[in-house]
Amino acid sequence: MRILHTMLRVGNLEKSLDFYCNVLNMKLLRQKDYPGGKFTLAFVGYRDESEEAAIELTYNWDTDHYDIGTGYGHIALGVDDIYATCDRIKAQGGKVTREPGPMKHGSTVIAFVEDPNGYKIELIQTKTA
Ligand SMILES: C[C@@H](O)C(=O)SC[C@H](NC(=O)CC[C@H](N)C(=O)O)C(=O)NCC(=O)O
Ligand code: NI
Repeated sequence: MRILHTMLRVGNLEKSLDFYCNVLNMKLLRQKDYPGGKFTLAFVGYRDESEEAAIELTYNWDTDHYDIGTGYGHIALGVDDIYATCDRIKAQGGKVTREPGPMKHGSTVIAFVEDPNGYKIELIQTKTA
């Protein structure tokens, strides 16, 4: 078995694709409209789905906002240089909600950014300096 994707419902697909593709530098792997169900699915990620899990952005045509609630935590991305990445995200107008640094109660260097829907994306420093 392997993880194929994580699905997030988004209120604005254009803004969400702009964030995941132009700010987080993911590729739009595939997109399809389902007129019968009045929704669109857009899969984004860094590698082909045969190699790596993707994020499935689900846009319901009649819904422009979701309450995320208290259960959702984050999706984590590994980055080579978390400080430079956060600076670039801020320069592009992205929202860094937790500046990079060692996590509380631990040593892993993390940061949090927020997507246009309010979902938290964790950045984790994966290269040791
Ligand atoms: C290791 C990395 O993938 C993490 O996600 S740890 C981040 C850390 N998580 C928690 O503290 C979980 C418990 C918390 N009570 C919760 O329910 O979220 C975290 O969020 N640290 C915050 C920080 O600023 O370091
Ligand atoms: Ni995490």
